[in-house]
Amino acid sequence: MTKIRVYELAQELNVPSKDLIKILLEEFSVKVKNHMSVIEEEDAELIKELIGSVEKESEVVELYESIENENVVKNIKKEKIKKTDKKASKKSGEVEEELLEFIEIEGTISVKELSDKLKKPVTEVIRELIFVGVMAGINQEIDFETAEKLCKKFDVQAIEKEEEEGAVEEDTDLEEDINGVKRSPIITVMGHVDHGKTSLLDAIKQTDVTSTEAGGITQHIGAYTVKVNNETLTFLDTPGHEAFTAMRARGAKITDIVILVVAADDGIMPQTVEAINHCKAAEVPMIIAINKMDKVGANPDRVKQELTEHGLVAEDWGGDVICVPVSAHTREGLEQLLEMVVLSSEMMELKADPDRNAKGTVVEARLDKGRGPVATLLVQNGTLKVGDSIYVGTTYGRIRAMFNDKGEKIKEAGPSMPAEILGLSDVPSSGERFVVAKDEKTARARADKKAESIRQEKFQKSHKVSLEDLYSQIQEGKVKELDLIVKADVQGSVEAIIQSLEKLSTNTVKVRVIHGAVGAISETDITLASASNALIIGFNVRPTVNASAMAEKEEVEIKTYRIIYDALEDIKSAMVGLLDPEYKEVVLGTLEVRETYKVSNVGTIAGCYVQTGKITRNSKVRIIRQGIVILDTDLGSLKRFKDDVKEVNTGYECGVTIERFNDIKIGDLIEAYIIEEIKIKSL
Ligand SMILES: Nc1nc2c(ncn2[C@@H]2O[C@H](COP(=O)(O)OP(=O)(O)OP(=O)(O)O)[C@@H](O)[C@H]2O)c(=O)[nH]1
Repeated sequence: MTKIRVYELAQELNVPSKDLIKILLEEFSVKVKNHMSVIEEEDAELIKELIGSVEKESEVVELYESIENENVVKNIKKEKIKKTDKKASKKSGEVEEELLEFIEIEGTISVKELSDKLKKPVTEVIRELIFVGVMAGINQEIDFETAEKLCKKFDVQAIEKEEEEGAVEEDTDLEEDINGVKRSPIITVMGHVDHGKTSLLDAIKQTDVTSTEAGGITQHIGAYTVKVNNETLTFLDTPGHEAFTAMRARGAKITDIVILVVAADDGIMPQTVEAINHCKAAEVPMIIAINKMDKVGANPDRVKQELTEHGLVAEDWGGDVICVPVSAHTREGLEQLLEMVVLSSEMMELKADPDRNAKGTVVEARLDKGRGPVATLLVQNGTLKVGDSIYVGTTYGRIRAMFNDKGEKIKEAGPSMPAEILGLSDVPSSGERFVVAKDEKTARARADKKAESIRQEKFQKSHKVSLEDLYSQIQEGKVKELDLIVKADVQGSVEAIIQSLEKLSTNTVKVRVIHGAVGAISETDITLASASNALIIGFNVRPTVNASAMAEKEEVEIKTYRIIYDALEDIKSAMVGLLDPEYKEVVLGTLEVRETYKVSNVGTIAGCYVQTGKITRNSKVRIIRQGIVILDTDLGSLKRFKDDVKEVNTGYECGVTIERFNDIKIGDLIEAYIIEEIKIKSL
């Protein structure tokens, strides 16, 4: 026997739950709250032995009497008599009068609802309420405590209904519904700027005859469906890996297949590499569309060659990556591309159950002047219907109206279908999950609960990986793979660093560089790091101002180095729990150089504006030109107007000189930092 609920045991023993609760509390000291409470196996066995084995009614009564609880005995007798009476009355066709023992109340209850539950006239309930000091109208909601007092007057026990089990877990299970039926694939198009993402999406839209028919013009709702030989494909109309990864950072896994667009005349470019790495990190399969095949200079073989450098080998070159040469302009290869998408999705056996309550993800949302919050939802499982109450993060509402991607009013949307909905209380964020609740009250309660948990989360910060506590995370088995993003000033460094870092892998921890590229640390890098729980390592590069702010918000750790050896040592030490730096670098602020003046005997004075933080007289400084650190040195002087000052804060201008450096230029950034001593951790 496993655990059992009070009411189950009561049924088994043929006694009222209410009495069983009393016995459990008073005689067996088993802590139970209501009929839904769980009883441990041992206790249940003992009680069954004592009560369950007693067959005859007289013996049951005797047993209870021996427990010396008069009320219980009375109730048991009453119950037994009631049952016998019921049997008799049923036989004779008499109307049975039910004796109410308890009613369940979830949260608050209206006076009308309460009178229905109590089977008493509303007037009587209102009158009794006055006696407990509450003046309430028929539709007024009263809280549990008041309802409980009132119930006592009617000799009925009020039981506070606990939240339904499973209601919260609804949020999480978005994985394939193995018992479901086939669903359409959801596709995202990615690629380098100008390689033809938008053109290709437009060309695909035109493939669907239904959308080009009169009145059937595709509306921009963030996602749309295309019919290809009786198969429906759903496209997310937010091309680009930034949006894709931003959604993933919020925990949304929507995309089944990525079409990676590479221009045949341009080949693999930095954003193509980013897109490849974002897809790999998300473990989403890619189909390569080699676009612009109509152009002179189109060279698909060069694209395939370059793909191999990123671990992607085309099928006709012996690999498993599907490459389709296409032209968004001439529509060459388009049909074949879509066929490949259909084929791949069939192999993936994507399934969903249309008979369930819907759940899915917000694709985009906005506030419409006339219609209020408008959101495009993508149903990932179940069927979404007009009238459904849903909750999305901290927002909730009842769906007033739904539209498809052709702007037509619809009543329901099944799996993989996008729908624009009206009726939410607020504008949700894209990437947030939505779940259908049993009614609006529940939806609201869930949204409130989410808001509460967000408030709490702010106190207990989420656990992002950081070098300082890497060892303890490894020990606890939380980190088995250390994911890194590497940004450096030159390509040669990127490759060297990736190789050296990956060699640090041990039996317990695998070091994996999920993205490596040249250039400043960007917001996209932060998004990828946040979504993949990765650390960012920078060599002679710095994050942009926006990236810094975002890293702080997302709690992504950025480590910057000038020498590869230092980075390797740091990570190696962190992995074995020996990272005990004695000094720590603290960045104070950033300054933008707006003017330069040459002064004889002094050198170049940079007229600066403090963008973030502050600069102090004892700061060390780094000169950053176009995201690359060109110098790391000491501050020469710090002045406001003609006076030397100790510090200058955000929003103020100042004049600085850099120790032994006169080549400062307008547009350079100066990063001010200090080296702070920190206590050595004991091992
Ligand atoms: N010749 C030719 N030109 C194309 C083709 N596809 C796109 N182009 C052109 O390439 C340029 C960029 O196309 P877009 O579709 O805007 O590219 P994109 O990748 O969406 O660009 P962003 O949205 O800026 O990232 C446009 O001038 C298109 O007309 C093609 O198949 N053949």
